[in-house]
Amino acid sequence: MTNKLHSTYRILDASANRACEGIRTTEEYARFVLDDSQLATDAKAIRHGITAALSRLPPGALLQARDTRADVGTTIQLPSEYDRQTTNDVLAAAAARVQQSLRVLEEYGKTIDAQLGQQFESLRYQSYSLMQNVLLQSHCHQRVSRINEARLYLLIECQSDEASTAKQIEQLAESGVDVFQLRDKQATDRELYRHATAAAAATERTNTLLIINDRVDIAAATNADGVHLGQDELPVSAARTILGPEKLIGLSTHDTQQVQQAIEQGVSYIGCGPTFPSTTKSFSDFAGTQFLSEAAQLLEKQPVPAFAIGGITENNLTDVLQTGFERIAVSGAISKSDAPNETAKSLSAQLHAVTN
Ligand SMILES: Cc1ncc(COP(=O)(O)OP(=O)(O)O)c(N)n1
Ligand SMILES: Cc1nc(C(=O)O)sc1CCOP(=O)(O)O
Ligand SMILES: [Mg+2]
Repeated sequence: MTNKLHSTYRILDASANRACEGIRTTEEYARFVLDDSQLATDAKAIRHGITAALSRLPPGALLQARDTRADVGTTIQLPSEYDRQTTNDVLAAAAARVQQSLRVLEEYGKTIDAQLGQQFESLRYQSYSLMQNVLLQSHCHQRVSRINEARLYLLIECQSDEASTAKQIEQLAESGVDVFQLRDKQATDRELYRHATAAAAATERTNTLLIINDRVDIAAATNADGVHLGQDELPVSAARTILGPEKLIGLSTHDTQQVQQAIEQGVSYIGCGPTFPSTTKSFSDFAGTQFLSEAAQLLEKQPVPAFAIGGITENNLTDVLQTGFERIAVSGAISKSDAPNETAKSLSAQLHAVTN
């Protein structure tokens, strides 16, 4: 074997190992984090594709060329290699590793034979779409787990400018708000779009969720996590067609029949109310705590995250909690409070005290 060929085999061997490790890491994420057997199978097929491509080389050539002790690269380490806070950091690092190593396999593979290069090129494209699908599913999965874990949901309006809307979110997220809904019936489309864009960046920074009230188009056009619909707005199925599978869809419900229908329509969460007279919106009828108790019973057998809404404050929260609800959506209690951050902290603490 010439020195040049020996070096090329060493590169192919190291890169194939890196690519397979990265794909294996992705495969485990698909299997154990996403519980998605199709994505796990797709990942496995790419790993097998790499082995099949390498079988074009003389048997044992890569193993013979392997010389780990003489590999100067094994001692080069960067601090970023150890910086993995979440399973998503692991996934992002694996995706980068797979794509880089498949590119290396493709380029050096071409020097051995053109078909080998082509096989790796095709595997690189397959890995792009695998990673895209896994990342998409991972976003979706994160949203679903965040709305499940959420306890305090706040309806906000656009502030004087986008930076103020973002600042409000950042401060209140710090104080325990888990989900923000941008609900502004006065704003122009352009204003709503701009504030939603700034709000989405703020919720991303604070690991909270952003839902847009009523406007499926604004939810689709921005990085918002989803939309909240009322009974007279676009049907859930139509909103799903526009938003695709990865965004959340919330629906208002005012009686148990609507709760049952919402569950059957596959909504991501429901709002249940109005519970008490509100300072934000006027109602002629109140579903009250009786409805919350009935809804809580229904949801025990068919769990969907449900937020009690309508006139809920620190003073009547215990009445809500007694119905079995452990999540609330509020507006006035926080927005009209003299000390919004303190109120948010107190509501959040009371809600978490129930579930902990
Ligand atoms: C969480 C949550 N629940 C209920 C509502 C009310 O929605 P809707 O009935 O569409 O009324 P408007 O908010 O559009 O006036 C909500 N916004 N959020
Ligand atoms: C917008 C809205 N929808 C409700 C429903 O029951 O569907 S109650 C409500 C008002 C929520 O604000 P506050 O916390 O200030 O009462
Ligand atoms: Mg509405």
